[in-house]
Amino acid sequence: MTIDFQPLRTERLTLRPLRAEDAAELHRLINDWEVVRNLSRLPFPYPRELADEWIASTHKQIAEGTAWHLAIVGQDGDTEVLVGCVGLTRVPDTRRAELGYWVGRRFWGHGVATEAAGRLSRWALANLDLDCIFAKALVENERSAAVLRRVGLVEAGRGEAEFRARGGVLPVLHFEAGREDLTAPPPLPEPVVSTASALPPGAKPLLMVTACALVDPDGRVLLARRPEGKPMAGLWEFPGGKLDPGETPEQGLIRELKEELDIDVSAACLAPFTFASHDAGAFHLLMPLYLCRRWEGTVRATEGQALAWVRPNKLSDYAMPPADKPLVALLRDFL
Ligand SMILES: Nc1nc2c([nH]c(=O)n2[C@H]2C[C@H](O)[C@@H](COP(=O)(O)OP(=O)(O)OP(=O)(O)O)O2)c(=O)[nH]1
Repeated sequence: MTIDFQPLRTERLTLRPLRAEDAAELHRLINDWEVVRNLSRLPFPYPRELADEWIASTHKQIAEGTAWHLAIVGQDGDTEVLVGCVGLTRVPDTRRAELGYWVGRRFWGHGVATEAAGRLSRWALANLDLDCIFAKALVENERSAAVLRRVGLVEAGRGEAEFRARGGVLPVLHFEAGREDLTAPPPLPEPVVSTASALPPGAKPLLMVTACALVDPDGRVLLARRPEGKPMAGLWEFPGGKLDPGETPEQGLIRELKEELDIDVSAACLAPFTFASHDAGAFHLLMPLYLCRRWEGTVRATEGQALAWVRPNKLSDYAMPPADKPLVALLRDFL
């Protein structure tokens, strides 16, 4: 089976689908009481054939979109070294997925689990339709709880879970994180109408963003997905962006539409529609939304962002920033 999954890279590691030829090394690393004793579903001793079966099952899960279990590999000169595994399993029919990981004992103490689990979680929130990552750690396993906290998950209560290798039920801590816990904090807005130095105490800077609902001849609206690394990664938004100093909203939008979608729009084709005025925490967002039905060129994602042409009555199926919610309702009624 060929798996359509681009490896995820971190500073030191690569997360890639497991391969049949990883089985022997994977078995050597995981058939270790110190590793298995902390993992809920695995038996001990861990039979060699289970490694083959499990690797094959992870390929099927990635293809079906039900779970993403990946090898964590490092580099020793030119040689790739299997270090452990990290995975996310989606809870069927929800926007939640459970995070799990293990690292071979000789690689402990180097921050591998934090680096791998953080990367997979942030990738997942940006690229899969998920809103929440959760995990559990044995109460006695402080090392794992520390990993989850460093990744950005927060404690969400206690419970119990079955640990197969231990032959029974043990107390666990539950952890979870939403998008705002795991994606980059909002950058301090640069182009502001009122500058920070001129602000009275307690006032927030105003961030001017310009955005557009492109409407195609079928009446569908274009949404773009915020990529990994940006605040609110994974949410769908109207194309657009922050104004550069000195730009009018129309000029900024024409520039953004060229940069992000490679289309040419004239100011005459930008019809003012409505605006968002939203308290975004560190700043206040003011975002005029234009409607545009005519442009030149073919829409393409120049920055690798996912795009979707969406029927107005389906817009609410897409998770969007809070500022956009009132705009979606108005757009649905208008189109
Ligand atoms: N483009 C756009 N931005 C939105 C929408 N809703 C919403 O809250 N925003 C917010 C998210 C960000 O705080 C801000 C846009 O800033 P950004 O950093 O994504 O814009 P940009 O394209 O200029 O990004 P960059 O060049 O600085 O990377 O506006 C929307 O529908 N479209």
